[in-house]
Amino acid sequence: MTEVLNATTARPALANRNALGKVALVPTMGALHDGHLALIELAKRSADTVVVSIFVNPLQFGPDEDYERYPRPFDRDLALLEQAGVDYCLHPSVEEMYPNWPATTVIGAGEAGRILEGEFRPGHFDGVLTVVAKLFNIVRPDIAVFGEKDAQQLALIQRMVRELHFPLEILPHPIVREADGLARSSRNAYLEGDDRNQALALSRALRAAADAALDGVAASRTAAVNVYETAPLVTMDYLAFVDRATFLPVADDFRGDALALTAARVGSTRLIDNLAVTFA
Ligand SMILES: Nc1ncnc2c1ncn2[C@@H]1O[C@H](COP(=O)(O)OP(=O)(O)OP(=O)(O)O)[C@@H](O)[C@H]1O
Ligand SMILES: CC(C)(CO)[C@@H](O)C(=O)[O-]
Ligand code: BAL
Repeated sequence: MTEVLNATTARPALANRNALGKVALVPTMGALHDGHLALIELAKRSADTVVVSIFVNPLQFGPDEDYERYPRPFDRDLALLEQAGVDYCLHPSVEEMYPNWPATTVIGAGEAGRILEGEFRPGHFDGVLTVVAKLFNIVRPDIAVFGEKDAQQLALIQRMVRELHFPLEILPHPIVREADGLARSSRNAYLEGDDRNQALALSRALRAAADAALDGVAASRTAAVNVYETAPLVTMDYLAFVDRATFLPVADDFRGDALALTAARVGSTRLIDNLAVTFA
């Protein structure tokens, strides 16, 4: 039985740490898919008690983004959590999380928070870090699981945990993909008709970049951009290579392990993806 909690009932329900043992939190925005379920399985293997939060966080959406349209199939999500054997679902309301709209926020400072997603979604990571810090304080988990699909988010959360001394461990989970390579995402539900097929441009562009990496950064970029040019319904927002340690873009003569990241719009749907790339 999955017990549904809000931000107020979570405190007493999660108070008895001896009874709960090791607690893992899996933060989500709901509309659960196999990617989320894989994170939940990792949480179950790593802890005694699993809490999954479902909260579509208004603070991380820009004014022209899909906050209103974002799918909220709560009954279906709860049934999936029950099936997965999740102990608690934290499902707070916006009023409870932001009674006065926040006066206190966590700022995703530093260049790594302003580039890529931070450039295309100004303020996005301030919203993410603020809500994640709140969720950590409400649940007080020993472990929190995040997906590598949102690689920049993961890197900034790891940094926040380190720099603000949150007493917990972040467990990353690799990207879960459809059979044809498309990274699973709640927003894939928006893709209709030809959009679904053309959305493969993201994973194929990253694959092409990785395959061309022996010839260096510029060759990889060209290979990826060439793939995008075969998909007329897709508009690339960025294709970048970052150093895995600093999350900052690599120079053209970079040698070693990097992460290729991309974001693109397929019609009105915005998707992201990433892949490890080694420049020899
Ligand atoms: N395909 C995936 N593989 C691994 N982790 C994933 C995948 N999709 C989502 N996650 C992770 O699940 C957590 C919750 O993400 P979220 O609820 O935003 O789902 P999403 O599918 O990424 O949705 P969206 O379409 O809004 O980006 C995040 O840590 C995210 O990285
Ligand atoms: C971490 C998160 C749940 C914060 O709202 C969200 O950004 C997400 O689903 O990746
Ligand atoms: N998966 C990251 C949440 C967002 O796109 O706002």
